[in-house]
Amino acid sequence: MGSCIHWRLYPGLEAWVEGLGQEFAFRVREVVRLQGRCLVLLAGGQTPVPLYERLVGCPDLPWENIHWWLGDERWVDLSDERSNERVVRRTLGQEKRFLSMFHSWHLACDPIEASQRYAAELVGLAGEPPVFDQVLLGMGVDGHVASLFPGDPLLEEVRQYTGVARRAPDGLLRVTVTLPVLVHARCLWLLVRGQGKRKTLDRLAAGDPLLPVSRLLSNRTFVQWCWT
Ligand SMILES: O=C1O[C@H](COP(=O)(O)O)[C@@H](O)[C@H](O)[C@H]1O
Repeated sequence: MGSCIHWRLYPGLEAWVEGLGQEFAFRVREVVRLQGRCLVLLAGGQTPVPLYERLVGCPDLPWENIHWWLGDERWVDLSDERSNERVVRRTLGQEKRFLSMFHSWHLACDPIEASQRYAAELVGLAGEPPVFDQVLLGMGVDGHVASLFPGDPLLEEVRQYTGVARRAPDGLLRVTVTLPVLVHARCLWLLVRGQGKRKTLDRLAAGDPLLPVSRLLSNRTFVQWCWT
């Protein structure tokens, strides 16, 4: 299956944050109006930080009805700067209603157990396979998405919804959702910023099968690509 990419090219960071923030908030409100709740999977990393800061200031987001999850987490203490959860707590967490609806990966001391518990929570709330209404996803220079890195056998996973990633270049263990979760999302936003990722985009356009993002795109029909 090939992907239909809706390219959204923004002239700068401000336009990127504003355009994306408005449309994401609008869609979340619509989902809540129609279904009573919205399930959102957040991206880690630095790219989405300005967007998260923008969303905190959004008065008409129906915070009580949004369940927030995180696509991946570095297996470090929450006090560690490298923790993705620490970043979302520092940004979106300024809104207290976010914290009461946020699902943390830190459910056990052991990453394998934490990953299994996260998957159970996912299935409990989002069904089997879990279906997210909105997925925000970043992309690394090496084309990784969530913590699915080039060459990791976890990329081949088709039955488990989460797993422990062992191929990150920083050597850290990660916990992450797998491709089946990303493939089934109702709406998936790829958030990419900076010329540093231009070459990755060229490799993607050339159909490089080694890029995890290529694997994702070849398995889903529609992606919103938000670039500046
Ligand atoms: O390792 C990670 O990297 C990607 C991209 O991060 P960014 O800082 O370049 O935006 C991110 O999407 C992922 O969640 C994170 O764990």
